[in-house]
Parts: sequence; structure tokens; C-alpha cells
Amino acid sequence: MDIIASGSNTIEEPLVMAIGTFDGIHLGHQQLIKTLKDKASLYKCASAIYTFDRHPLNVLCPDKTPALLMNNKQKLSVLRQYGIDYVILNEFNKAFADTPADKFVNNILFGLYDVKSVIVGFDFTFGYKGQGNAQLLKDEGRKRGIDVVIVPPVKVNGITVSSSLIRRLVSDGCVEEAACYLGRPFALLGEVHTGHKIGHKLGFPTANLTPDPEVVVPRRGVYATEVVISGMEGIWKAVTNIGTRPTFNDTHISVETHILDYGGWLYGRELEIRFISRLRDEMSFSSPKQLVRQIREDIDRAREVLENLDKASSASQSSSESH
Ligand SMILES: Cc1cc2nc3c(=O)[nH]c(=O)nc-3n(C[C@H](O)[C@H](O)[C@H](O)COP(=O)(O)O)c2cc1C
Ligand SMILES: Nc1ncnc2c1ncn2[C@@H]1O[C@H](COP(=O)(O)OP(=O)(O)OP(=O)(O)O)[C@@H](O)[C@H]1O
Repeated sequence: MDIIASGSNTIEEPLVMAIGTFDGIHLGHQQLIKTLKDKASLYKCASAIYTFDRHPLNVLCPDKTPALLMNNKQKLSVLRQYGIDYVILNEFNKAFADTPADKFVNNILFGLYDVKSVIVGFDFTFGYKGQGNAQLLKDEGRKRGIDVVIVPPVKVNGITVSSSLIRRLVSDGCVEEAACYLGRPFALLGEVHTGHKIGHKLGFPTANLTPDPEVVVPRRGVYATEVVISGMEGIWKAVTNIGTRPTFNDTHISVETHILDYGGWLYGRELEIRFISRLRDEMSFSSPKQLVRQIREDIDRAREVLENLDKASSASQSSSESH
């Protein structure tokens, strides 16, 4: 997958292109990507995602910039897994935000690139003050013989999937529901750094992460999680506490994970923590002994939740293989 900075086009081959912010790459975005790949094979050309280097609200209304579902590194890694050929990471600055809709279509989209087909969602808007919409793009495409596809709303239980809905769910701690719209668990990525080394003394060492400040952090509490460790095979079962550790009178928020059945060294490694299920609120205990008793219970519950998930996924795998 090639990543192209904005401004000039260095892509010489014809393209099929999908446009949007794509924060989270949720089920709606995945439908656009599926349509993009189908069209790329129909027209026998490369697939491209036209997206932005930052969330548009960063420039349009900085006070309203949301905490994102993923940073650019995670977004590019997921797009790579989908087999996208090019990601055009356009610099979203004031001049770009002021581009009139017709100029975006004529000078940028159809001017810079040799596009055979463009895929957008039902609510796609573009250009200065969002004056252009999907229908305008379709009409402009028709004039030039360019196939513009408008993907209808993707819904789950009657609710339209959107990044803003999923961000709210994650920050409220509703990680199971968030996963229904994302099509996979919400995940935080970060490097392990040293904590206060209390975990070892309690008998439950934890890997502490500093999450990217741009990314939404689930509500304070304890979660059953799955962990991918950089440079190591497999997915590890774990419990993650997000909070301020009131038992030890700490005040800063930390994300700390105790990986079950793991005794190795983790400092400096990168972890991906996938949030599967919320177990409880963070609490203040009157003694470390009481906290240890609670952590043992958390581990038992996490193991049960995660083993049930494994069983459910192998049952669905074997039923799909038998069909
Ligand atoms: C599963 C789990 C649940 C936890 N729950 C709480 C809690 O409810 N209240 C609290 O004060 N600390 C809680 N902690 C945090 C411990 O206090 C923490 O692991 C300890 O302070 C170790 O910190 P360190 O990694 O900086 O050494 C929890 C930790 C884990 C792993
Ligand atoms: N549920 C959906 N069904 C179909 N298309 C969608 C859906 N959600 C987003 N899209 C389309 O995917 C592209 C990228 O969406 P984008 O990330 O810009 O918006 P979004 O997911 O609706 O986020 P937000 O909630 O922040 O507005 C756009 O063309 C958009 O119209």
C-alpha cells in the first residue's frame, strides 16, 4: 500500500476511489471498502482511499474536535489489511476547507486523478461549508462518464453506524455495543512504560500504556481484554484497569493490563489492547489485601468471558465451514 501526501498526484495509473474521514473503519466504512474493491476489479484498476491527515473539525472548529477511534498509524494498518493500493492522506488545512465544492470536483478529484469510479456514503458532503453532496458528485460524474456510487446507510438494529456514535459508546464504557458497530473490538495501541512497581508486590504485574492523547479512552473501570504483543505470535487473554488507582491515592489516569498466564518482560514493546467486555467500575479499597481479592475475581470473570468468546467463534467457524 502506497501512502500519498496531498498537493500533487504521483499516481499514474487509473483509480477507483472512496472518500471520507474513515475514523474507526466501522461497518459503514467497510461497506464502502467492499464496493471500492468490487469496482476496482470490475474496472481492472487500483483502489484508493482519499482521506485526511487530521479530523476536519481540528481546522473547522477546534473546540469540537472529537477524541478519535484510532490514530493515523492504526488507520493505515487497518487499511493495509483490507488490501487497499493507495491511501491519499490529504492535508486538511484552512485553504483546503475553503475550497468550493465545484473546484474540489473539477480541479482535485477529477482534475488530479484518473478516476473511473468514486464511492461515497449517503451523507457525504464536501467543499466550503459542506455545500457539495453525494448527488452533486453523481451528477458531475455522469457528465464525464465517471461511475459515482452512493452507498445507502449501513444500520445495525435500525441504527445508522457512525464514528460519532461509536466514540460516545467507547467513552461511556459500552465496549460490547461499540464492537457491534465497529465490526471488531475497540483497541488502544501504545508502548509499555514503567509504572510504580506496586503490581509486582500485589502479585499481579501490569503493563502500563500511555495512550495517544488524540484517541478516546474507555470510561474508568475494569475490562476483559485481548492483547497482541508486538513481535510475538498470538492473542493473549488479559484484564485491563483504566483509572487513577484510588486505593493508592494516585491521581493521574493510567491504562494497565495484567496479561493472564504471561511472565515475560514487556517494557518497550508495543501492545494492542482489544476491549471485549466491561467488568466493573474502579473502586477505592481500604487495604491492598481487599484489592488483591477483587483482582482475583476480575481475572476469573475475564477468563470466563474470553473463553466463552473463543467457544462462540470456533462454533461459528465450524458452522460456516460445514455450509
Ligand atoms: C484487574 C485489575 C483491577 C484493578 N482494580 C483497581 C481498583 O478497583 N482500584 C484501584 O485503586 N486500583 C485497581 N487496580 C490497580 C492496581 O492498584 C494497580 O495494578 C497497582 O497500583 C499497580 O500499579 P503499577 O503497575 O504502577 O505498579 C487494578 C488493577 C488490575 C490489574
Ligand atoms: N453507516 C454508513 N453507511 C454508509 N456509508 C457510510 C456510513 N457511515 C459513513 N459512511 C460513508 O463513509 C464515508 C466516510 O465517512 P466519514 O468517516 O466521513 O463519516 P462518519 O462515519 O459518518 O463519521 P461521523 O459520525 O464523524 O460523521 C463517507 O462517504 C460517509 O458518507
